[in-house]
Amino acid sequence: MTRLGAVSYLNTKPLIHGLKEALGPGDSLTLNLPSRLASQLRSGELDVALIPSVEYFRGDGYQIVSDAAIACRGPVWSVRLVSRVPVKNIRRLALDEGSRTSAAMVRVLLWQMYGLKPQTTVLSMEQSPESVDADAVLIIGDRAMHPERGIYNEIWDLGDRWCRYTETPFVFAMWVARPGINTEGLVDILQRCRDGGVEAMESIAQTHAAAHGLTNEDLYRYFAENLHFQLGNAELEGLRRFREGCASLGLLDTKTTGSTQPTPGSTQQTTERID
Ligand SMILES: C=C(O[C@@H]1C=C(C(=O)O)C=C[C@H]1O)C(=O)O
Repeated sequence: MTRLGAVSYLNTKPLIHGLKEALGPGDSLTLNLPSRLASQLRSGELDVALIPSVEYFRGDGYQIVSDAAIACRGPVWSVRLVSRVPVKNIRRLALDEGSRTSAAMVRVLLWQMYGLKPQTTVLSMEQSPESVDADAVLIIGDRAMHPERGIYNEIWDLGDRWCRYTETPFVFAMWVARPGINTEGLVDILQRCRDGGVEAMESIAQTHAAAHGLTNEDLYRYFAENLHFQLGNAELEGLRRFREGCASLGLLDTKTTGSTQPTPGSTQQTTERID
């Protein structure tokens, strides 16, 4: 019996295509905000979850279960910094409650690009980015796709900024198991669902687009052009770079001991250690 958790945003639909049906009878799949998935995996409420990459660095004995992931190699569209002031003048920054990784990534970029360490506060799920008292707001997921017009001085697509600044892809989330979980069998299921989801992106887009105020073509392009669903060598390099940036800012409070070594009996592990 394995309890899985996946991100509740549109970005995850191709990764969980057919997943419920592919799991065993005692297994479960729940959807939640990335930050909540991270807490649930840590507390043992979940066994395997699609967690923010920074939480993998912070975890103890965590293992990456699959090469299926949420990443980008350029503009991502759904992760934005909306700023009322020129970005180099940001002093107070509100961070989307749903985020852990982009919350760390924006701090790394502001530090590395401008030497900024803004005071941070939380933007709750109930609050609108326009209502919060801060110079700038990090927003992620579906609500970041259409920021309000006419309010901001600068809007950054953070996927684009990261990729251009570091010349590496950015990995937002990956499937991670907590220690002691037997992931044999799951590796293959997660990869097959991702492969099937990538094949079916057009019909997945048709199913979900209108409910989110998008055209089928827009959502298809988001899946096909903005997002990247595979952890390859370039993505692993991006993760290394991100971990260094987080570590140098003290954003990894527990010593990083995450391992991507295969679990006993797993023959399909395609990722390597990230350190
Ligand atoms: C691309 C995205 O990546 C997400 C951002 C995350 C974060 O900032 O912690 C975690 C998981 C991903 O779902 C998005 O939310 O749009």
